[in-house]
Amino acid sequence: MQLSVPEPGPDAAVAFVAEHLGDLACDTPAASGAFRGGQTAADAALDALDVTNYARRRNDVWPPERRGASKMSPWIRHGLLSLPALWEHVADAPQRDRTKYRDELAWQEYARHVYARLGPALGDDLRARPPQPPEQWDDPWPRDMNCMDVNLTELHDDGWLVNQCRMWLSSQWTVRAGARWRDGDDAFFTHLLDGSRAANRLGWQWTVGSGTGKAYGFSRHQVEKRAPKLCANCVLNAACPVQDWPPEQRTTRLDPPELLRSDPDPDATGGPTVSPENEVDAVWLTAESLGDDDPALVAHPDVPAVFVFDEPLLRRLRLSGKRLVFLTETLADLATRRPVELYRGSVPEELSGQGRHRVGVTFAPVPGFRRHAARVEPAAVHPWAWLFRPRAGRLQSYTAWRKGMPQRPDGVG
Ligand SMILES: Cc1cc2nc3c(=O)[nH]c(=O)nc-3n(C[C@H](O)[C@H](O)[C@H](O)COP(=O)(O)OP(=O)(O)OC[C@H]3O[C@@H](n4cnc5c(N)ncnc54)[C@H](O)[C@@H]3O)c2cc1C
Repeated sequence: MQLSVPEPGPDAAVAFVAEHLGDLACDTPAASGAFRGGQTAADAALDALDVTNYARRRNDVWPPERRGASKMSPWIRHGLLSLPALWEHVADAPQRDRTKYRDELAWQEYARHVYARLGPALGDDLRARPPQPPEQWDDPWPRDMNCMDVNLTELHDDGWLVNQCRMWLSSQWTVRAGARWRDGDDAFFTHLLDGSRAANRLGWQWTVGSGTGKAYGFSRHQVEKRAPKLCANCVLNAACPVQDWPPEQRTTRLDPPELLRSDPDPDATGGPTVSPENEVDAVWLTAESLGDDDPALVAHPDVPAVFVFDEPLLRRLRLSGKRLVFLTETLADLATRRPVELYRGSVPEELSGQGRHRVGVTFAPVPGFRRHAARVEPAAVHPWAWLFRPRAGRLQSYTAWRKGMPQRPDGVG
């Protein structure tokens, strides 16, 4: 079903989502209180990005003015800002901040490599079972704990959290409260504007210990250090349930999947390396790559860009309306610069239903792309903008992976 493209801006996007996609969302559609979708907003954020003091302040949580986090992640997630572009952007930053920031960009790349190679198996415990606390909590994220309440409010209103708070919430959920990490990962994924299976699952696996064998413990100590006001204003200040370290932090080791050790087909994992010259009737946009620099958009400037809101997928995921509004704002912004067509339905059916038999697309290193592409059979698949081209080597840890990559990224000119 074709949908008319809304005017740019959050109000029109909210109205669009309420009218056309509201039944697929888990809440009443609203715009994020903190982020605007679209290349225009992404470019403005990049222009203003100065990472001076990032290394010292990245983990600060409260008050928000003290935070050193760059808040680029929603645009990175949807390919509006590429990792190579950010790597270059911080070239003149103070050495310590530049190194730390580039290290975090490399973490994002590492997550993409792991997901590209493992696919849905990233949802299984990779190297250990998480700790089992002596008692399960009825509610893993009790709202009467101010450190939970404030962060859950930010997650639900803005669709974003400081990395430190993601670690608190995920550790609290599984290591302390004994809840299944996959359910917590879904609770994040529902709301995070940057929510990706790659970074979200890797983040959870890392925190709860299933990814490394060592769990991250959460206690009042971190809150006092990074956000002291939260404890001062908490009704449980004198009876804090996380006053001490979690009673059990031991994990149970597992044999890691063979694919973590090596990749029998790194070329398939990484996708094509050169752009084909084939003619196409349309560019099929995926949620992984919605930027003006999307290689397929650049290669085919004269054909419409087509985006399908994947109804079966969205019905299953039941995302927050904020995520759909962010996507809609992004597409409406793109439509101010070139023709865009929007559809709701099954991706292969909507694309073929328009008589678009020759589509161009940018490779995306996620299982959903492979699944759809097998049916769509694009006429031209363009290369993904890797920071480091995937290789066959070890992925067991970030450090092992980084050692197998060149010092200077492949994707930076
Ligand atoms: C439990 C958990 C879940 C997470 N879920 C996601 C997710 O769904 N999507 C996502 O992009 N990141 C996720 N992260 C990683 C990280 O928390 C976010 O990327 C970061 O908080 C985004 O804010 P920022 O742009 O201000 O980051 P900054 O600190 O300014 O870093 C700049 C960029 O580096 C990358 N980056 C930073 N830290 C990490 C990291 N630990 N892992 C991977 N990439 C990183 C991101 O692309 C980020 O935008 C998760 C971390 C944890 C512990």
